[in-house]
Amino acid sequence: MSSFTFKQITRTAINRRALLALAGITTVAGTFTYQTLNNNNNFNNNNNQNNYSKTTKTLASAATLNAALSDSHSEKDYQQVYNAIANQIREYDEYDGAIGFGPALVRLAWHLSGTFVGPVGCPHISGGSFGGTIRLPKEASDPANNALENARWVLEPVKKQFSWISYGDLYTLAGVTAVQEMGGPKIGWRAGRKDLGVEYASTGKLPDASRDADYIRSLFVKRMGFTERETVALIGAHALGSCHVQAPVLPGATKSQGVGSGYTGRWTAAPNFFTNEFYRLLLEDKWTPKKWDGPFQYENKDELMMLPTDMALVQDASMKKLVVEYAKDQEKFFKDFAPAFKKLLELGIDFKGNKTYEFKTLDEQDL
Ligand code: HEM
Repeated sequence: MSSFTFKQITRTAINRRALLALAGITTVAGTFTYQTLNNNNNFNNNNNQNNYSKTTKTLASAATLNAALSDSHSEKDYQQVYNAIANQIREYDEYDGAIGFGPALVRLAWHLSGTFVGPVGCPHISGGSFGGTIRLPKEASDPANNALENARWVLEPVKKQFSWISYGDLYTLAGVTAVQEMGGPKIGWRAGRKDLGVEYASTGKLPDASRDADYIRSLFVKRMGFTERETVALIGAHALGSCHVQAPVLPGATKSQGVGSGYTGRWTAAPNFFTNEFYRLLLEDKWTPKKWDGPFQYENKDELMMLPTDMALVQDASMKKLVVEYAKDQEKFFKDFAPAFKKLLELGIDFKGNKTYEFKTLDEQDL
């Protein structure tokens, strides 16, 4: 297959292609330097949060969670890995009702990274993408990671081809690749993560979609160290993909191998295009509680969906301002999303001198 066929093209998506050329990336996230980790996953999301604001001020002066390996591979080598991942997305474009694997790869990178726990009132921090621990059964079987075995499945041939790459680097690079191949902004990326064992696996750290804006702040702002702007920009990734009661059927299989989150439906009509549609729909559409025997969620007349945490972004006055800004200005959304996503993929890692790479899409290489 020589070109990526998107099955769902809307006017917005086409306009977005034009805007894409304008969207730049400004990045280089601040380096977190923390004291070396004695991994400790015993923090309760709801405990110790009040102490966090005190400790955030001192984050920059503590030492490192995970120091990246100096890297013997070149930008060209990683572009080859990028291309192999992008080709897997092209190859399996019928997956999940012709959405393809792009959204699942973005979610994989986020779920690997979003387990990060800052030093909430004590020197121990944990989680994040460094150890590639979502590959391990303990972390993979966290119910929050339901259906992500499919995303890992599609990357396994790439890992076989480039056996030198760590899972943490592969899965984060897959998130970057997917965002870019679906028309999103360029995301700067750095190599150097190292696979770690099960003692570093995290569970119970990913968000519960039934909650409100204060809960979102407690995780993203207080626990992971994002600004409110970065938080709202990151959740805009819900323009992509869908929610599943059952995990999508893998290529070549006859039935689903597992369960999904229990929610159902797509957020936007073009779920394999990276756009600001999520914000526009949140503001402009009429959302009502879905009548069904599944978890509480919202739907509109076109059977698109919103989670309670998505709706929280417009129920909270200060987050709503950001939603309005991104709904009006896709270029601004792209500019804010790119460094926020890079920061997410790098939480807790000191990359030392390792360079930030920016990869070409397959289209830019005429592949
Ligand atoms: C409050 C924060 C968040 C909550 C509660 C949340 C919750 C969820 C849920 C319940 C699903 C459906 C999973 C399934 O049934 O297969 C989902 C899918 C997804 N999420 Fe999030 N999410 C959050 C933040 C994020 C962030 C920060 C990103 C990326 C930067 C992201 C990217 C995605 C993507 C791309 C999908 C679609 C996956 C697919 O189609 O397979 N989410 N999320």
